[in-house]
Amino acid sequence: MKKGVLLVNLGSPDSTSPKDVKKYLGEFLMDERVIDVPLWARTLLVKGIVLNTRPKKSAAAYQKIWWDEGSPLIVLSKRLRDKIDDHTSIPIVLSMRYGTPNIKSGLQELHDQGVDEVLIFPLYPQFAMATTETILVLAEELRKEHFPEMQFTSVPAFYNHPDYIRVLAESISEKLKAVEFQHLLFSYHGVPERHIRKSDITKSHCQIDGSCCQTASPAHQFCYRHQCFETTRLVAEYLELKENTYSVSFQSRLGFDPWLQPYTDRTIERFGKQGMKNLAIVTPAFVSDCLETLEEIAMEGEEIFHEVGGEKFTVVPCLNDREDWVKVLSRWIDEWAFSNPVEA
Ligand SMILES: C=CC1=C(C)c2cc3[nH]c(cc4nc(cc5[nH]c(cc1n2)c(C)c5CCC(=O)O)C(CCC(=O)O)=C4C)c(C)c3C=C
Ligand SMILES: [Fe+2]
Ligand SMILES: [Fe+2]
Repeated sequence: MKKGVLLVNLGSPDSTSPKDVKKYLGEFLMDERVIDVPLWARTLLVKGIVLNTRPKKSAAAYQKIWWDEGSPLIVLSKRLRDKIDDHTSIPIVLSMRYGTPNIKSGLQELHDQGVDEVLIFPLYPQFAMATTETILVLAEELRKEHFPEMQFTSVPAFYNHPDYIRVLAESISEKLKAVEFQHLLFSYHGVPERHIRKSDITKSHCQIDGSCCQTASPAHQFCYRHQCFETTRLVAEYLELKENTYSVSFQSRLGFDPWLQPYTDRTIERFGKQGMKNLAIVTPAFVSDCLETLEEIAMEGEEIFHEVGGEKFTVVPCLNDREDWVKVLSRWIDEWAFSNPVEA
C-alpha cells in the first residue's frame, strides 16, 4: 500500500466579494455539525435570515485582512504544506472543509498519485464536532462513495501533546520576551454549550460548571472545553506563569444560544475597565492566522481595549509555518508513515 497525508483546515471564501462570502457561509453554516438543529430550522435560519445579512458584514471584515495572494488562512496553510513537503518523502495534500480546494479533490489528488492509505490530519489542536468531527464524517462519506479501496487513519486532537505544547509555549515566549504584560489571555474559538453536551460520550459528565472539566472522565476525549483548559494549563506550566496572570476566554459567538463563557470581547473590556494597561493574547484553537485572529482579535479586540483605557495590546501570532512547528508535524507524519510498515 502507498501512504499519503490529507491536511485539512477550515477554509475561506474564494474572494472578499459578498457573493463569494455568501456561498462560503452557506456551505459552512448548513453543516449539521456547525448549526446543529433540524434541517428545516437550519434552512430557515441560514437561508432565510443569516445569508441575507451576514455576507455583507463578513465580506467587509475579510476585506480588512485579505492579502494580495488571497485568504491568510489558505496562504498560511499552503506555506505549511509546502514546508512539510520539503521534510518528508510521502505525498502531502491540503484541503479545506468548506470552499476550495475541497476534501473530495484532495482525496482524488492522492488517489491519482497511487495513494491508498491516507492519514487524515485535521489542523485543530482541540476536538470539536464543528471542526474535527465534521471533517472525519465527510471524509468517510466520500471514501465510501468514491474511493472504497482507500484506508483512512486520523490524527487525534493534539491539545496536550508535549511537542505541540512546547512549540506553542516557545512561540508565546518569543513574542512576549521583550514585551511587558500584566495578563496573558488564552482566547479560544467558542462553541454553543449544546455542542459540548452532544459530544459527551458518557451523556452525564459535562455540566459546563466550575469542576467537570477538571474531574477525570472518558468524556474528555471529545470535550472541547476540557481540552482548551488543558492546553492552557500545560502551556502555563511550561512557561511557569503565576496564578492569576493568565486566563481563558471564548470568542466568535454567533446567534442567541448560550456559548462557552467567559466571552473574549467582554473579558477584554472588563480588564480595561479594571485598570489593566498591558494585555497579551494568544489564540491556540487556530494553527493558522485567519479572520478570527487578524480581525476579531488583533483589530476589534485592540479597539475595545483602547476604548476602555487599555494601552498595550500584544497578539501572539498563530503557529502558521514556524520552523519548529513544521518539524514537529513532519516528524508526526514520518512516525505514522514509517513506524508501522504494512507487509507487502
Ligand atoms: C455558528 C457556528 C460556528 C461554530 C460552532 C464555529 C466553530 C469553530 N470555528 C472554528 C474556526 C474558525 N471559524 C472561522 C470563521 C467563522 N466561524 C463561524 C461560525 C462558527 N464557527 C463563521 C460564521 C465564520 C465566518 C466568518 C464570520 O462570518 O464571522 C474561521 C476563520 C475562517 C477564515 O476564512 O479566516 C476559523 C479558522 C473553530 C476552531 C471552531 C470550533 C472549535
Ligand atoms: Fe468558526
Ligand atoms: Fe467538561
